[in-house]
Amino acid sequence: MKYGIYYSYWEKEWSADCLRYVEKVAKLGFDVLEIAAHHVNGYEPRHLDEIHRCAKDNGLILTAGLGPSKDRYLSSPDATVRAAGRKFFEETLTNIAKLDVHVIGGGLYSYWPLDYSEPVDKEGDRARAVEGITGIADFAANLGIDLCLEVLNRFENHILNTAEEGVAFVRDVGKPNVKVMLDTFHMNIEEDSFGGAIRAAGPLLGHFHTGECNRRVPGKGRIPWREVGEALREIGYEGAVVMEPFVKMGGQIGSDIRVWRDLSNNADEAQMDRDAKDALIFSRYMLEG
Ligand SMILES: O=C(CO)[C@H](O)[C@H](O)[C@H](O)CO
Ligand SMILES: [Mn+2]
Repeated sequence: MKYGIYYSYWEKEWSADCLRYVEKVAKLGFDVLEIAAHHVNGYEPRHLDEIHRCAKDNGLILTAGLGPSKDRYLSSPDATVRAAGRKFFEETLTNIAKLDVHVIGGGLYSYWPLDYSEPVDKEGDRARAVEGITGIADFAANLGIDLCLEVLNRFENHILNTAEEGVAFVRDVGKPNVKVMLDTFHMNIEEDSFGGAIRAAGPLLGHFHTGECNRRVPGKGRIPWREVGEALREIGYEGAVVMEPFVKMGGQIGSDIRVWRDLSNNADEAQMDRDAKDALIFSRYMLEG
């Protein structure tokens, strides 16, 4: 397994420039840096080259995370929004391919976070989501990219809340580069068993996020990491384990993630770095067995 971190740990905005995290994260000992794909289309070609080169020089693998926005996503009941979603995905996939990204994960099948002030049509949204993901899968495959559909908790989305629902969805799509993605934070809310959920995903598991129940770094909470590690090893998972901690308030990230208190013990950047490094050592120790 490869170990990574989402740079949103240090940031308040998804649009933050990921370049400054490439060297930092490599130096902390990570194999993988996850970058937000939300704004990659706004990067100049020169900047994409620079990020790509810097990742290569630092021996770092890049993965991408995405929560599509409500005005352009693949399963909207509105055909104009679906078309804008398709265009956005084509551009985004093309740009992340330039960074040698082979995995994109998140609620790709919907928009995020969901607006529950509107009526929920789970059946209709799911059917359109299967169609939308199926429609973009070959485009991603031609760029060598896996689409990893993140199973989210009920407060963030309604289509995929459990590993079982993720597996059924991925089977309905039936494309080899469309996979299930799990996240221990969401699993803690929705799954009866951590190990059971990972085993249910089995060979379809394409990407994995980690975080404690309150999204602090792994090792500072009560997720059963041994059980998680045993199950990941049992299914022969060889993908990335990317920690996705959120500990600071503010900005679009703080608002989307609903961070309303400081969970970092007022850590400065140096302390945040040490916490990330400790969490990496802890994760390797607990998950590798
Ligand atoms: O777990 C998540 C949201 O709660 C997601 O992984 C990301 O934060 C989202 O897709 C944005 O990249
Ligand atoms: Mn996640």
